[in-house]
Amino acid sequence: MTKQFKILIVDDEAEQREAIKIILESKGFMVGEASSGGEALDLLEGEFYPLVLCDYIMPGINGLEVLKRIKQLYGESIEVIIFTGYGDVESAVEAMKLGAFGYFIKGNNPDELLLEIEKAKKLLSLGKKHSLIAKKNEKRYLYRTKNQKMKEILSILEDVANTNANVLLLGESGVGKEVIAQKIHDMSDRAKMPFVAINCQYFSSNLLESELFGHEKGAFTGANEKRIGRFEEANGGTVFLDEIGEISNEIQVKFLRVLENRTIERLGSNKQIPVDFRLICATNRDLIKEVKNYNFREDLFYRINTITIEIPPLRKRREDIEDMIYFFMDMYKEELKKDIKEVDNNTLKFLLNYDYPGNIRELKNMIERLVVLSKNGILKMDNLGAISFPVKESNRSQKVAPYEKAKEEFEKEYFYSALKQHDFNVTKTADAIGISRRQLINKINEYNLRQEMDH
Ligand SMILES: Nc1ncnc2c1ncn2[C@@H]1O[C@H](COP(=O)(O)OP(=O)(O)OP(=O)(O)O)[C@@H](O)[C@H]1O
Repeated sequence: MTKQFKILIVDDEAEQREAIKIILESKGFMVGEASSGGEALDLLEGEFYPLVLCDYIMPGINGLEVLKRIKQLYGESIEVIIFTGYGDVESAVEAMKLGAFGYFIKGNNPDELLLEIEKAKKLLSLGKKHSLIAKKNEKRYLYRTKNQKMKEILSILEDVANTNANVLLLGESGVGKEVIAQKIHDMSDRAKMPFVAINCQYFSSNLLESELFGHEKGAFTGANEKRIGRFEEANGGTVFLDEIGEISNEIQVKFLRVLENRTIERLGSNKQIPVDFRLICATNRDLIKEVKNYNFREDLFYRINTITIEIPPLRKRREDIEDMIYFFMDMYKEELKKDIKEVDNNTLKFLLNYDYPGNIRELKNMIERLVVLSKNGILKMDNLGAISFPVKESNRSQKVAPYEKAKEEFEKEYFYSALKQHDFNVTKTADAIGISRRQLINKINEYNLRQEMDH
């Protein structure tokens, strides 16, 4: 099965984009569009296009800037061809000095453009160019671990990456399931193709269906244009379905069919389109229980869990917390251009002993906050807001409460004050403290905070 080559067209003129898109699609390319340089760079953050065709003159970020940013961020793993008018040839040559693969003069024979594209495609597929995206990810994530279970997981990943086995990732919210899915992709021979992540809980059932399968123009009210679904978009690469336990029964049936036949049908069409992707799913639900309760199809469950990997919560791999603290400290220090020298002793003690209900996400957010608010280059706990409760000397002589009780009291007060700080807006609070909305709602229910919120 041939993998479709993806090309991103960046042009502020919709007609121009459309004209090129028609030509490229007729040649079997999969085409994405961006109407500005900014939009293109945003798109590339989440989706991989090996080739970008970019207009030179655009309002806002011009083609040259887009080229520079792409080269800085993705180096040789993305090639750029610049479109230009006759008058701008000199600047186009300038662009080539900056690393553009080539340029195309608007109005010339489109065959010239197709020839350039074929050349770029060949170069990209030579295999000499390893994925710089994977390299970029290496810098953003810390995989080094002192924890035995995590070591085993990393070694399983190496064995699994280059197979096509479906992988099911289990673990609490924020433990890094998506990061692990991305790592599997980066280590696989699909690394140069797209990694498409979808969080199933963010979509209503109807929306999820059209998001995954795509739709034809007029398939339903509001479907004004044809849209390629995420399964098609991931062709040749990896699909990561987060919160798989949330999908409706109807989609489970359709999804099972995709896995069995390796084809999809866009909504509003009965044409079978072949798709080739590696599937990684994740959930923090107990899927076996969901199967027993008939909420999740047993046949689908056995399809998606060829390899199951359970990622431990951060509190069960405490030996990694210290390295993570310094890893995120360095990351934010660089990102925020702050001169950070050390972590204050009490703060370090607190960070090493805290339970992290929001796991790595929470630790990462805490360190970001500490770096942002740090003074004199020191990370200090006062800046942890709701969580700042230095050990009080006077408490030491008091009888210590049982752990569960103390934790309960702490959590109740913690979640209440965090909610209060954000005007009881659940989404904002969850974001700020680094846990999922669902987790926060569970805590609100667990501690009956709703009554207090209503007062
Ligand atoms: N090994 C790691 N190194 C650095 N950062 C990490 C690592 N693992 C996770 N993170 C960070 O923690 C946050 C949560 O990770 P991720 O989204 O992968 O978790 P998740 O288990 O998929 O969460 P959810 O179930 O809520 O979707 C992200 O910001 C991610 O960048």
